[in-house]
Amino acid sequence: MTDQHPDFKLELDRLIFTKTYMDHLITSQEFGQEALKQRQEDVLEKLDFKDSSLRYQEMLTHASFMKMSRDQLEHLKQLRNKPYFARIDFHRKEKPDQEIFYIGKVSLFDRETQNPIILDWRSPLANVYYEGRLGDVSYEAHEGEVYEGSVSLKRQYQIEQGELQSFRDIDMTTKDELLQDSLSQTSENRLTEIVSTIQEEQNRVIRADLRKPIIVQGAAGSGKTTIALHRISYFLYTMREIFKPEEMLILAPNRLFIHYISEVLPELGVHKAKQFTFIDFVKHVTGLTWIVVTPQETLTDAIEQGNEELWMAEYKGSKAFKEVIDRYVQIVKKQYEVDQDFYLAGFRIKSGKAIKRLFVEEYDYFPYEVRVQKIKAVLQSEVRRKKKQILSSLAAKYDEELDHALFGMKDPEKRKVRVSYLITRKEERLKEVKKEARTAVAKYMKQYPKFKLVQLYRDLFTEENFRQAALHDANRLKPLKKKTEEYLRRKQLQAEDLAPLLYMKSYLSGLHKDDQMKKIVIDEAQDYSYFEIFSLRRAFRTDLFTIVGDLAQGIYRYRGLKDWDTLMKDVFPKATYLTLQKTYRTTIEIMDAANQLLALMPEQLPKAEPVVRHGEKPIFAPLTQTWTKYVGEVVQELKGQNMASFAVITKTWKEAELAASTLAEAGLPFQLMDEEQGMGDCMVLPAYLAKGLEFDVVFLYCKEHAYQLNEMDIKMLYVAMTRPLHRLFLIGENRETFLLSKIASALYKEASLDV
Ligand SMILES: Nc1ncnc2c1ncn2[C@@H]1O[C@H](COP(=O)(O)OP(=O)(O)OP(=O)(O)O)[C@@H](O)[C@H]1O
Repeated sequence: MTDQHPDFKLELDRLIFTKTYMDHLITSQEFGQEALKQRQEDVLEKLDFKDSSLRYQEMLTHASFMKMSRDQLEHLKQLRNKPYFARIDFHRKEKPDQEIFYIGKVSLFDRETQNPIILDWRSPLANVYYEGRLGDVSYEAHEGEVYEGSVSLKRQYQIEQGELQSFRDIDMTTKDELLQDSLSQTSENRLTEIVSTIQEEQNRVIRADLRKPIIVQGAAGSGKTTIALHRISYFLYTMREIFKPEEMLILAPNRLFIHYISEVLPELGVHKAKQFTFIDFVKHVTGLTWIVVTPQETLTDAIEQGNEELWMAEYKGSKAFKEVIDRYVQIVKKQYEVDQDFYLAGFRIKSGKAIKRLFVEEYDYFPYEVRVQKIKAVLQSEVRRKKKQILSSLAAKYDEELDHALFGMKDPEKRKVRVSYLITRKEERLKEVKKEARTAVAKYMKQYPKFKLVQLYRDLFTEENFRQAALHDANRLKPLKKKTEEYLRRKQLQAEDLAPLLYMKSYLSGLHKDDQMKKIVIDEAQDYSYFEIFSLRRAFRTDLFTIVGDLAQGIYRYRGLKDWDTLMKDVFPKATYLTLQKTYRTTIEIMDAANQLLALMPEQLPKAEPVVRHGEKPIFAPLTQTWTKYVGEVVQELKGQNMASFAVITKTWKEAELAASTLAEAGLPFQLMDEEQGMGDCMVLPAYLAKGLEFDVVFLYCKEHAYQLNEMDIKMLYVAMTRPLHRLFLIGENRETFLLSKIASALYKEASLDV
């Protein structure tokens, strides 16, 4: 028992002190230092640790606090109930004594001594806690300096509502009980922060070189989403001087997923990061309002009625199509290569050659329209500079002619006419030049084309352009050209048209500065096409990408990534590549069954290793008329075991609708998923929308659209089977509906729905 532990009193005092310190801080922020002083004595009177630690008392008495922002204050208030979750006893080599550090979600420093009362989990020293070793360790400080030392104790705390429940020491042999506890809890329909139980391989991903892109292949439930969000939090902490949260972009697979992650973001201090789906993001930056046919819709069509157009979507996401667009943007670029000399009042201000060189070479880094603006600015400044010269040389020319007339012409009549003509002409001419100076640049700039993005894309599909851009593929791609033209005529786009649009925009105008993100996280990256990722990289012109995904869950294989190598070779040659093999979401029993599907996939991915948590085997139940009754009873029973979230997952949207209406008729509170509404407790949804989500209990339901032995279906089934935290039920016509002949019969049980 913790309360008999020799350190119990010490730990209790420490917690009380920390909370009191935080209360002081909160009071000083809310009511000012004066109010704090008045309360001080009163509080000190009542403190438990008064006798045991004079130091605590002193620290409180002398504490003076800096002003905090409203956000910081709110955060502090939330953290008061759980100020820290771990402690390390660390002896740094060059220091005389060992020091004790308490690790929490944010740091708290004693202003007088600069000693940390709580050490931020993202601080360099806290890395020592996550690296999983007692004894000699080293860590790298922000400045790159490496410190050596030794860790003699790692202690984890369970603190609820500000009360110390228990604590335990960890070493290499003991299991991480805090992790076990945390995993056996039921889901509240959302992701939580896991700072207290981050595992070593996950820590490596979070702290991998922040200046390099990172690609993570992680098994289902290995914490990819969670870890990617923690990496942003770590990034913002470490680079807080340079980057702002608003400059971070999280690209999520669907809007439901954005709802799902939204609650964990404030806890990690990254709620100001922008969150979009790829489609919404491209629509946002291009201002497009057209209807976009999503990959889900294309996939649904393919599943439900067979879709011969999949190859077109695939092509549009491919490297080959990127190259078509590359050629096309060169054709477009040609139209910007204006090479007319620029004149003012008959004087050549800048040669056409020089102007073209500005566009082609000097401003090569910028998008075309920006180059044009820059050329405009150059011409304007040249005009400003040269106008005076021109005016004075013109004036001089007329003055000279006047002199000639005045002093060289003998006939007074003729001289008078000539002089008067020259004076008027001089005035007129100077006026003309001044006027021309005001309009010359604008007139010259008219030679540059003005393109509307979608129109430009449309023009790609004109005979001539398409032939020039698609080269030898032009004939083969005729059906693609025809289909796309049909879509465009209807003011519709396929999701696969967005990458070329974003890519072209990056050449044409670039992104608006408010959309210029500095760090990008892509979740479920396996579903992105080559061209989508390439276009993002081109549009942001940064290498700071965190890309997480699982090829085993690549259900949009027709368009998505087939391996990570191509990405590393072509898009992110400097990327760090890491894998996450352990899975935390589900039980050993469920993962063992799901793992058998991995063997059927072409990628030859290693099996996911579930962390030790046992549960019931998956249950197969043959579908009968009474299946809803069965579901109702199971839900009832499992709710009694504190399970809170339930999902019926189908293969298709149609089947989800069918299941939802049958469940509703049976009076069960299951709701058909709605992307805008967010998550409910009991949901019905197709597998492709369940990606990334998790539920305590999952029923796979399959009536008409059985899973087939093809790659897409196997992956879809794998996604569906890896959603539950605790229990999995498979309800279908027969075992083959779920490809169970491919799963060892010892790994699942069979139930009868009629009992
Ligand atoms: N170190 C950890 N401590 C506690 N819980 C963890 C840890 N790592 C992951 N989890 C939990 O495991 C579950 C799966 O995490 P997450 O959804 O991030 O995985 P994922 O790899 O994105 O999964 P998928 O690819 O299947 O969608 C979540 O409930 C998460 O909170």
